[in-house]
Amino acid sequence: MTIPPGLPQDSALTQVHAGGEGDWVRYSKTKIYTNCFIKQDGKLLLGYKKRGFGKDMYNGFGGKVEPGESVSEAAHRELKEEAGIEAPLRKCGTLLFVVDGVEEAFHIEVFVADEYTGTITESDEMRPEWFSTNPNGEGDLKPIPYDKMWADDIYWLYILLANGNFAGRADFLAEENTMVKYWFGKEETP
Ligand SMILES: CNc1ncnc2c1ncn2[C@@H]1O[C@H](COP(=O)(O)OP(=O)(O)OP(=O)(O)O)[C@@H](O)[C@H]1O
Repeated sequence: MTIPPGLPQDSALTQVHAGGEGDWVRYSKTKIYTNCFIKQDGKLLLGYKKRGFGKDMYNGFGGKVEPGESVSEAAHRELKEEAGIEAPLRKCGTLLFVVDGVEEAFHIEVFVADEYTGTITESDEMRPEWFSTNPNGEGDLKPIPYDKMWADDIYWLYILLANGNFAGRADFLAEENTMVKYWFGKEETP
């Protein structure tokens, strides 16, 4: 399978996972979102989404890029709004999701930081929680709860944890956490 439509075609991406059947779904509009992860000493900070899209699942902190705002500004703003913290965010990935029945495709810029300042604070939207990056958990920390996350996350989060860059696309069924077709690639570092 080649790099799917909607992802940068000229990059140094090497396929790491691909699957599903049929053609990529056509879409006419995209909306840009951010998604931010804080990782530190074998731990990953996730948020339990209390309302809205992705409710009752764990995810990074993020949301829509507002008019007049850069993607990086939006990433910092959402991290502050949803987790109460500031961090030196680095862009590490681009994701495209087409969800059956949702008019605008999700274009998500993924950011990561290894440190943060401020006090991690629960918001109306997210309840922050640390997880262990060890698949068996560590001490009081549970392992990353992939069964309570978007189905795509397991295909790229390990690349983020290893300080790599990635891009991917997945077409989802309406109102279900099921990927019909997907492709994920890792950027080769020279
Ligand atoms: C389908 N597979 C997916 N896999 C991983 N992450 C996904 C995702 N699909 C959406 N996301 C993330 O979900 C958040 C939605 O943001 P969402 O709460 O709707 O935006 P925003 O905070 O602006 O909304 P309010 O207007 O405040 O309700 C945002 O971080 C976005 O990156």
